[in-house]
Formats: sequence, C-alpha cells, structure tokens
Amino acid sequence: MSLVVTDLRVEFSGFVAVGGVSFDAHPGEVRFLIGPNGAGKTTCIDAVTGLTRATGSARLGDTELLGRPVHKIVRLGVGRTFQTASVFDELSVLQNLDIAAGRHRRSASLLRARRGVDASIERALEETGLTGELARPAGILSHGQKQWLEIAMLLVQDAQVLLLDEPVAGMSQDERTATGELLQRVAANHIVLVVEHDMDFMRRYATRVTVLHQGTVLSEGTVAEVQADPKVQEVYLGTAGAATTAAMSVVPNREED
Ligand SMILES: Nc1ncnc2c1ncn2[C@@H]1O[C@H](COP(=O)(O)OP(=O)(O)OP(=O)(O)O)[C@@H](O)[C@H]1O
Repeated sequence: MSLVVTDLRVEFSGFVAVGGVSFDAHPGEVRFLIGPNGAGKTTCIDAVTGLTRATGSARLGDTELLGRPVHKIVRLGVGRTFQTASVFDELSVLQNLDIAAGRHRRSASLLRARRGVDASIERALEETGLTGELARPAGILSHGQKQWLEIAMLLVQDAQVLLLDEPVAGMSQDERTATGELLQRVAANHIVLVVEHDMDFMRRYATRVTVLHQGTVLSEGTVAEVQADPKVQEVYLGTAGAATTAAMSVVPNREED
C-alpha cells in the first residue's frame, strides 16, 4: 500500500498555502518533506489527515482520504505526530498506550498488570525502547522519550502511515540517532513521512526527499540529488540549514588546534 498525493491545494482566505503539490510514499523508505519556514509542509500533513480542507487527491491504496473526517482517516490507518508531543502527562506510559489502543486500565491494577500487557503494546514498547518506562508518568519522560511514546501510540493504533512533524526538534544528538534508527525500523513495514528542518538528520536518514518552497514542489530525489540541485541551494542559501551545512563541511581538525 502506498500514499499518493496528487495536485494537493490548500487556500486560506485566498492565500495559496499549498499550490498543487504531488508526492508519494511507500513502505521501505524514510520519506522526508523539507523546505523553509512557511513552505507548506505542515499544511500538507494537515490536509492528508483531514484537519484542513484541501482539493486534489490523497490516496492510501485505493482509498481517497480527502473529504473524510479526521476520525475516519485515523481509522483508515493514518497517524500523525505534532511539533509538540501530545501525550497525557499525568498518565503512565502504559495508560497512554492503552488509550491509543482503545482500551482502559484502572491505575490501581497498573503495576501488577504487566502480564496483561498485550502483544501489540509489548512490541511497540520494545520497538521504541520504552519497555523499562511503562509504569512511569509520561510527564517525567525526557523530551525524546515523549516523542517515542507518541510513535509507540501510533504503532498500537495500528497506523499504516506515520506522518511525523519535526520529530527530532529539541532532541539531543543521541536521541536523534535513536530516533533515526527507530524510523528506519518502523519504515520497513509502514509508510513513514517526516517533516523536518534538521538538515543533518535528513541527510543521515532520508531515503527520498521532496523539497517544498512557497507551496510548490521545488525538487525531489535522493539526498544527494536534492543537495546538488541549484534551486535547492538557492532557497537554502543564508538559512540556518545552509549555515549548518557549510559549517559542518569546514569544521577544523581538532587535533591540529
Ligand atoms: N490556518 C491558517 N490560516 C492562514 N494561514 C495559514 C494557516 N496555516 C498555515 N498558514 C500559512 O500557510 C503557509 C504554510 O504554512 P505551514 O505551516 O504549512 O508551513 P511549514 O512549511 O510547515 O512551515 P514551518 O516549517 O515554519 O512549520 C504559511 O505562510 C502559513 O502562515
């Protein structure tokens, strides 16, 4: 099954935020959507998940997603995360996963409920490295762990499509690496589409990239292809992404300092 977005258009009171964007995503690849601020990345995800009205088409397999209400799109297997984690802080990791899986567990029975953890939750905990955290309140997890919990929640919901909005923003280097490796594992049998600003993370983990600029597709291809595209270089020139790229390529050899 693939996600195929064709000629997606979103307007806000006459302002064209997304002006005819097409891209597709398949299991087996870590798909990235990048672009400067205001390029329309989040709006594309909002449109695919039913949060924003759009024209064009977004098909998951044979099913058209556009025009359906948000909860139906979730039920069809499309899950997303937001720029800020939206877990229930006062509930434990396990309770958060129970809710995502659509079941309730009384907190009194929680700690003794280990045997009651069902296979899909167990798998999601292992996949995201949160097995040791299941009884902890989500609110005291690290920033990275909260993002992984959100991904675990999508996995137990049985999402086939994971749309992740800036999943590594604010993460430490180690957390970024763990997240990249997690996405690679999850992408083996899910459609994974990542919206990111972090160029270093994109270079390390993207298998295919679509670059948006002012609501349209500027470039598409492998990391090497889009980096070599003069149009992309022009758009990123002078931005934080370009500065980081440039800085990284001229880091002096520390031993010579
Ligand atoms: N609800 C809205 N009403 C009006 N304009 C909006 C709305 N949502 C987004 N926009 C505008 O649409 C354009 C695209 O916004 P969007 O958030 O999709 O960009 P983005 O590429 O995700 O940017 P960023 O990287 O800064 O999150 C921007 O100019 C934004 O101001």
